[in-house]
Amino acid sequence: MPNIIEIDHLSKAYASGTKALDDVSLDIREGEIIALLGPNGAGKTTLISIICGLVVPTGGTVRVGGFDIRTDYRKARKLIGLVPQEIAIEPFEKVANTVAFTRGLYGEKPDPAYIEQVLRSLSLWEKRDAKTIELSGGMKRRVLIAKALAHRPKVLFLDEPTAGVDVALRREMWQVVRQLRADGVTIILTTHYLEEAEEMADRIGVINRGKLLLCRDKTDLMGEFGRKQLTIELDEKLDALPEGLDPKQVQLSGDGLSLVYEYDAHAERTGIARLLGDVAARGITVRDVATHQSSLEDIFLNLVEEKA
Ligand SMILES: Nc1ncnc2c1ncn2[C@@H]1O[C@H](COP(=O)(O)OP(=O)(O)OP(=O)(O)O)[C@@H](O)[C@H]1O
Repeated sequence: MPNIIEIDHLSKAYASGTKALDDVSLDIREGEIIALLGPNGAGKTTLISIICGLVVPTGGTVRVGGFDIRTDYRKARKLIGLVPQEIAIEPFEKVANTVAFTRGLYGEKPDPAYIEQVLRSLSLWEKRDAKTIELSGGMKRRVLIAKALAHRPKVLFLDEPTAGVDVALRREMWQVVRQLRADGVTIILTTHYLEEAEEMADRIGVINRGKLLLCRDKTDLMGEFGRKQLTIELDEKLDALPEGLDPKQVQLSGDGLSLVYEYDAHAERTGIARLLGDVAARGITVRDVATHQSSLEDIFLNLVEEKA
């Protein structure tokens, strides 16, 4: 897939002296969903704001659809839709009107058929004549997406789309985002919910202190950094790790009732068969075994701590 966004050596130092972005380079491919993860103040919103032309960078360049966001601002901006974190919509305006109005702001001719398509795809068509104040929180968020899509952008930025919403609504938003991707929109979302990145993204970028620590295919990332753990539950309590088992590899749990072994799930030999053989050879009876794969949360915390 060709690149829709090219970020090259981007930096931003605010007047206060805060270095919010430090030499960030990233190419975003057409049609992918990228999740940007990072702790508070990492620089995610600054990055999005620069791409959308709301903040001026102090160094580097960004091209959207080949257009430089500074020298070709209008053309670049037309390709972008931004769904802000805060719900800010005209309370007494009708749903269809507020979406059509936003389209006009981009200098686009009215296109009722397209607005209908957007509203239908977001399940808002039935509510087209309702005032936005009468809508539920989930519907209001969908109106924000409809507004961001009104001028038919190729890229959609979602800044923490599910911050503070309940589980059911979060799932509904995920469904909407998947549908948008299926319709060919490239999506960049920021989130604090690792579960959301794990669920949604094709690629995951981790930002910390203005630096892009990595941006990797989600499956590769989980595979490479994700360690697996094998827990062997014992029938009888042990006082110490049995002789002959390597304490660097195997640990006895605090209650003495299980052995915990960490291994690389992708290694040619995981060492599990040998370990189980060693345990049996010592006359230890096994009650149960369980494996656990480290989640994105473990991976993320390890990364951020390591680089800090
Ligand atoms: N307008 C501004 N003026 C000065 N400093 C700013 C400004 N906006 C952001 N910063 C600082 O830049 C750094 C990055 O902030 P940014 O909002 O980009 O982070 P973030 O990753 O989006 O954080 P969060 O997850 O909390 O939204 C922070 O130290 C922040 O205080």
